[in-house]
Amino acid sequence: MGSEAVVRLTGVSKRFGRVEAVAGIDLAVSQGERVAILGPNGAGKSTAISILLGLTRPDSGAAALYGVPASETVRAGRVGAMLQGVQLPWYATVGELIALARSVYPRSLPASELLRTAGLDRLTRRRIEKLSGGEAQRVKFAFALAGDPDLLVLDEPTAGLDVSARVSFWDTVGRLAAAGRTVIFATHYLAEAEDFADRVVVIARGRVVADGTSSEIRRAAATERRVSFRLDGASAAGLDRLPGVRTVAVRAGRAVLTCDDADAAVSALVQARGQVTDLEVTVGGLTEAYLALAHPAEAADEEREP
Ligand SMILES: Nc1ncnc2c1ncn2[C@@H]1O[C@H](COP(=O)(O)OP(=O)(O)OP(=O)(O)O)[C@@H](O)[C@H]1O
Repeated sequence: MGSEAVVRLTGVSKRFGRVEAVAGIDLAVSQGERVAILGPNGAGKSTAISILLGLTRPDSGAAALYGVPASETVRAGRVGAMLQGVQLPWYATVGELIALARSVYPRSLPASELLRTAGLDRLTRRRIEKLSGGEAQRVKFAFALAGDPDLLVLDEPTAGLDVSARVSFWDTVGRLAAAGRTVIFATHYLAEAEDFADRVVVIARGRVVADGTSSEIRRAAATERRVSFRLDGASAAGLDRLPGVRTVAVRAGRAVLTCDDADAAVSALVQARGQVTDLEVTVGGLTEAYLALAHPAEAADEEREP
């Protein structure tokens, strides 16, 4: 496909009171890509998705889908979404809800195809209140598919599903993606991202801390460290050229270096500057995000940045 991005977030930020939920995210996704958004609880994934869909207005920045403001594309029925926290009306039957979902789109999938794809063909007369959690997820999935969308946006779509339901869910999404659809999904499961996505975007504290294939990110997370020290009025110029250093930022009078090789960076730093004050070496944002995904309880104990 051409280079025009299907999804483009440009410098989007969103604050809720004191919480900076999204702190300047840029993201461009091309047609047909399968993108996983990974990140620990509270990282800003759902807020970024809500902005991407035009449901939440960012404080700054913009969201475009297919080159126009997100809300226009959503209104035109080109986007199907599965969001967290959506309640289905308990008194309706599956069949009634599917009819409703189809009725809102100018071009909807035939009911039989929709029911089959979502695995609901034997449940059409069942009331929502009688469905299992996994079956209710399938109804939400059917809602996302009803308009035969070009872009599927799924926020933790397999939360609460057992292993076999997950496998069959991703099989179905895989078939839909193979037909050329773009799929963006948020997840806490590293394995899902690795198995299904061709690109993984890791978000931590409202920022994109890594963007690449899952193996690139796994490698980077294993070695990334943050080296910081007090500048005491000295310039940060040239620090980005030190060996092992990937990025340089200055915060509150400190230089903060993100390093692929902290040992090499620190040796070179001491050699170049002679003396370095109040030196700190900590795990970087990506490693921290990864730890939080792989070992949620341990990461929760880690100190959080203000
Ligand atoms: N409407 C809101 N009002 C106040 N705070 C909010 C609101 N929505 C999100 N937040 C806060 O913004 C931060 C990011 O939340 P968000 O739901 O985007 O994270 P997430 O990465 O999707 O988390 P999870 O994996 O737990 O679903 C959190 O601290 C959350 O409490």
